[in-house]
Amino acid sequence: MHPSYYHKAHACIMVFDVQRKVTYKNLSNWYKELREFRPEIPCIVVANKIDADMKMTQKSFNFARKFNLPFYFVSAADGTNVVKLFSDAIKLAVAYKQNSRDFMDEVMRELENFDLQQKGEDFSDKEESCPEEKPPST
Ligand SMILES: Nc1nc2c(ncn2[C@@H]2O[C@H](COP(=O)(O)OP(=O)(O)OP(=O)(O)O)[C@@H](O)[C@H]2O)c(=O)[nH]1
Repeated sequence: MHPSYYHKAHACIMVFDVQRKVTYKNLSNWYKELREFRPEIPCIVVANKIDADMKMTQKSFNFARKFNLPFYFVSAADGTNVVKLFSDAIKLAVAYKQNSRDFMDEVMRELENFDLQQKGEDFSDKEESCPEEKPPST
C-alpha cells in the first residue's frame, strides 16, 4: 500500500474474510508494513462475514493474540459489532493522538498547535482593525 495511506493514521483496522483463508494469512504482511510506517498506533483485528458462517466464531484465530491486539467478530452485512468496532477504534485513536510519544506525532502536534495559535492571532488582529459599526445616521 502506498505510504501516504499510513501518514497521520492514529489507528488501524485490519479486516480479514472468514470465508477466504488467504486474507487471514495475509494479515502478517499487512501488519509488518503498518509497523514500518506507524510503529505504535493502535491496531484492531477484525474477522468479517460471520453472518455467512457462524461456526467461525467458535474458532480461535491466533494472529491477534500473538501480537496482543484487540479482536472482533463482525458482519458488515447484518451490522454485528460494526458500531462497537468503530467507536472503540475512534476512542483508541483519540487517546493515542493525545498521548503519543512517537517523534513524528510530536512534531505533527507541535505544527498543529502552532497553526492554531497563528489562526488565533490572525483572528484577534482582524478584530482590532475592524472598524466599529456606526448606527445609521437619520
Ligand atoms: N455475507 C457477507 N458478505 C459481505 C460482508 N462484507 C462484505 N461482503 C461482501 O463481500 C464482497 C466484497 O466486499 P467489498 O466491500 O468489495 O470488500 P473488499 O475488501 O473491497 O473486497 P475485495 O476487493 O474482494 O477484497 C461484496 O460482495 C460484499 O457484499 C459481510 O459481512 N457478510
